[in-house]
Amino acid sequence: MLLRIATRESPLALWQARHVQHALQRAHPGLEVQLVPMTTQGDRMLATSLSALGGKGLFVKELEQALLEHRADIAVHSMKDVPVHQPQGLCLAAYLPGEDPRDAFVSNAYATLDALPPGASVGTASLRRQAQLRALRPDLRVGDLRGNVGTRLRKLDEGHYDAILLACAGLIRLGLEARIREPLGPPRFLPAIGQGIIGIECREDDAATRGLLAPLHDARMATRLAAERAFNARLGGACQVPVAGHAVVHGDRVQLSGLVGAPDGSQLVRADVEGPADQAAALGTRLAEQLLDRGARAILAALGMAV
Ligand SMILES: NCc1[nH]cc(CCC(=O)O)c1CC(=O)O
Repeated sequence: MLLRIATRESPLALWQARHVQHALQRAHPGLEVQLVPMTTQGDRMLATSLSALGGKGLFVKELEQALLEHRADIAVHSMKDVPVHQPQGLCLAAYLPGEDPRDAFVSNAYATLDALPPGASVGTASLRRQAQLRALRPDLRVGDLRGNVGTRLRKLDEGHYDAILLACAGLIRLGLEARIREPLGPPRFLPAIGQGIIGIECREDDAATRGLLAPLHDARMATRLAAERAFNARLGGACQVPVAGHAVVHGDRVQLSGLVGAPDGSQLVRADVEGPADQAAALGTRLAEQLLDRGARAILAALGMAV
């Protein structure tokens, strides 16, 4: 039997697709697994700001189209890039065990965020990272840095910024863990929904493929994502707004922290909830409603979003 993996062509996406390829071959000796690399709209338009383009779905749409047209059997995604609702006929069938969910402070001259001198420049295109940075260090100059992990590190090394922020997970996967000067994590700095988790999407009615994926699935990550994605869905799943959220599963309980910010970082609303793991999605919805009542509704309304 042959299984075809739709993947983006960036080094990180290819690493993740090969990681799934090897995991499938370990679980099913004799299974043939091929990569089907493709360029997405998001990759073609790296020069334009993501929020102006209308969202993160741009990195997954082409892969999903390949699944629907039977040009591939599974698509491997960074869950951070996957919108909260799947297209009709597709489903997220497996999540791999998570890598470090934290963000990484990366700099050649400074060991920590606190060590940056007043007025230093930090590169990141993520509204979520920008808003939290501004809240912690209003004095910093934050620049819009986009591109693949390698491109961003090169811009740092060329001296365009004093520091940049990236996901620890991507750096670790690419063998660049040594570039992490300081991990920035909860409760001080909240990651993106799904950060560090690789998800596998397939056709909903493809029972054979779902069977092959079952041994790769990590139920704790499914609980984490249920909480985080329900939280994001209740906030409208928008990417023009800084939204962060992180769930931690302890046995049969989940702790979920989340925040919503004004795009300019002038305001951050945050809260935490805790509850049973089998009600993770309801917990995510409840956290979103708490934040809406404490100021997030006004932040979203100012952006023309009714929730
Ligand atoms: N936005 C691109 C992206 N999507 C997922 C990751 C990291 C890997 C992960 O979160 O699993 C990255 C790179 C980054 O933010 O530094």
